[in-house]
Amino acid sequence: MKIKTICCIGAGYVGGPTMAVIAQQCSHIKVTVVDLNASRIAAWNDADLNKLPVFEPGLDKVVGEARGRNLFFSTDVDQAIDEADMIFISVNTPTKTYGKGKGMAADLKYIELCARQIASVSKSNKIVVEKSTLPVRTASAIKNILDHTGNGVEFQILSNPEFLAEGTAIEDLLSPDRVLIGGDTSDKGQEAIQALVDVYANWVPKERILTTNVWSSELSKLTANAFLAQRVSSINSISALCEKTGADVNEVAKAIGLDSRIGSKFLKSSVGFGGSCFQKDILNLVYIAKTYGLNEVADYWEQVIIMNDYQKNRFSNNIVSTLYNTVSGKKITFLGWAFKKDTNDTRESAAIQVADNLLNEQAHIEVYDPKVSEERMYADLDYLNTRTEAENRALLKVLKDPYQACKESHAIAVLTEWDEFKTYDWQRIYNNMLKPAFVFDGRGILDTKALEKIGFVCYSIGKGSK
Ligand SMILES: NC(=O)C1=CN([C@@H]2O[C@H](COP(=O)(O)OP(=O)(O)OC[C@H]3O[C@@H](n4cnc5c(N)ncnc54)[C@H](O)[C@@H]3O)[C@@H](O)[C@H]2O)C=CC1
Ligand SMILES: O=C(O)[C@H]1O[C@H](OP(=O)(O)OP(=O)(O)OC[C@H]2O[C@@H](n3ccc(=O)[nH]c3=O)[C@H](O)[C@@H]2O)[C@H](O)[C@@H](O)[C@@H]1O
Repeated sequence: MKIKTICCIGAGYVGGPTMAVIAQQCSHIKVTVVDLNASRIAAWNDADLNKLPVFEPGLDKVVGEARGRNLFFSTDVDQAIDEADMIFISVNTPTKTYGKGKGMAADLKYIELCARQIASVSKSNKIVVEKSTLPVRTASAIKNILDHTGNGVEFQILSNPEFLAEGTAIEDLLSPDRVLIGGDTSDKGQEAIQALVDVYANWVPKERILTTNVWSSELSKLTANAFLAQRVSSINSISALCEKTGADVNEVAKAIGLDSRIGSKFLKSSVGFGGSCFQKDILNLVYIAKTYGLNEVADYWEQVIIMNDYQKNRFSNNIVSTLYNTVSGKKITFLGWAFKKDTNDTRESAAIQVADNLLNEQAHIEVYDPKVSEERMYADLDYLNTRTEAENRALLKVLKDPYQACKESHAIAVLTEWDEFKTYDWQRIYNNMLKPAFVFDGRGILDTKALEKIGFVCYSIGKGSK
């Protein structure tokens, strides 16, 4: 079967960039990305490519090339489903905030809504692709809903999890380490797998396209994120030990990373991992293990989250204790709010927890982030419900100029590893700060030796005192 028309439900951080790349690479396929959120779709259609709802290096170029040719963004979900041979479901699957599994399980209500809509609209056979990250065995629930329409339409369900990382989404999509496609072992299942393999084979070398059974594919996605997050928590646990012993976590990471069995990636110690997925996916894994009675497995993975919370709290506690055990009324500057550089995404960013902790200590915070909007930062804080919206706005200010944000500050905390922070005129910043001028580098990106020469008192994650 040759795919001519694709629909993707969900125009978010995954649906938008993923479909833009498929459309760019497969000019013979019509790709329509649909979403209930009309303002998001309007932004995807904005003539000004700087106003796309997702900031990703290179995304503007890809969208600019394909949009209007064979890439379309629309709110007409029914029409796009009706027209499509293949439908990707790329909606959000957040942690449940209510009922059974609250705070752990994935909330699959958006997935189920999509399945029901596909079931009610479809008049011809379709391949339905799970692009969202889902608990293992979700495909059987989707199949159940789709197969009970009684209108004779046949559906094949595939799992095709996405491994892109934000900030490098376009690079990752154009040159993925692997593409994973899971499907049914029946002949029709294998045909469906082949149809999706053929889409990717337009630009991905065949040996990087891996096909498995559907459960392996679903579980591989949760496992990949769990392993990646585990590496960050592992090195962060060692960073605490480094600070006590005089070892340097960067040196330790380099020394162990040169062992080819360990590898050098994902060993950068930080103020804690953030992002929309690591925490939610591990919690989901923990929940699944518990539901199968595998309590030791659940406890093992939960420790990755416990260590991450510890790392965020350790960072803010260290600021308070270093500033003579009180930050009440003191101005602390945050450089960065995004969960990593080169993205405007702030979901689960460590900055939010660190800010909340310091605001509890009555600090005054001024934030500068090159890509995150003021509304986003307040929304992140308000969501925690720790204090009133008015208090959040009184205690935390958002500035557009980093030098202004650092002016008359007691301390600077680096929360995101934006490259531009390394290029600032740190002498100028020092001159305008209160003394002693403290810098807490939560990302280990600044040249602390040079800063100390200027006169700063520096703390860098995982670097012990000499
Ligand atoms: N953000 C990331 O870097 C990655 C995310 N994932 C997974 O991909 C999935 C999507 O993630 P994001 O794109 O970040 O989420 P997102 O929240 O940015 O986008 C999801 C979109 O789906 C739309 N939506 C929800 N229900 C809908 C419905 N019934 N009909 C039409 N539109 C609907 C929402 O309005 C929203 O715009 C999640 O399962 C996530 O775990 C996987 C890999 C990377
Ligand atoms: O499922 C997802 O959503 C995605 O989650 C991560 O991608 P992402 O969260 O976008 O970004 P990462 O580069 O993985 O960073 C996650 C967090 O870990 C932190 N991190 C990462 C690496 C490291 O060495 N140290 C470290 O602290 C980052 O600063 C960031 O806060 C995975 O890398 C992707 O493969 C996956 O598709």
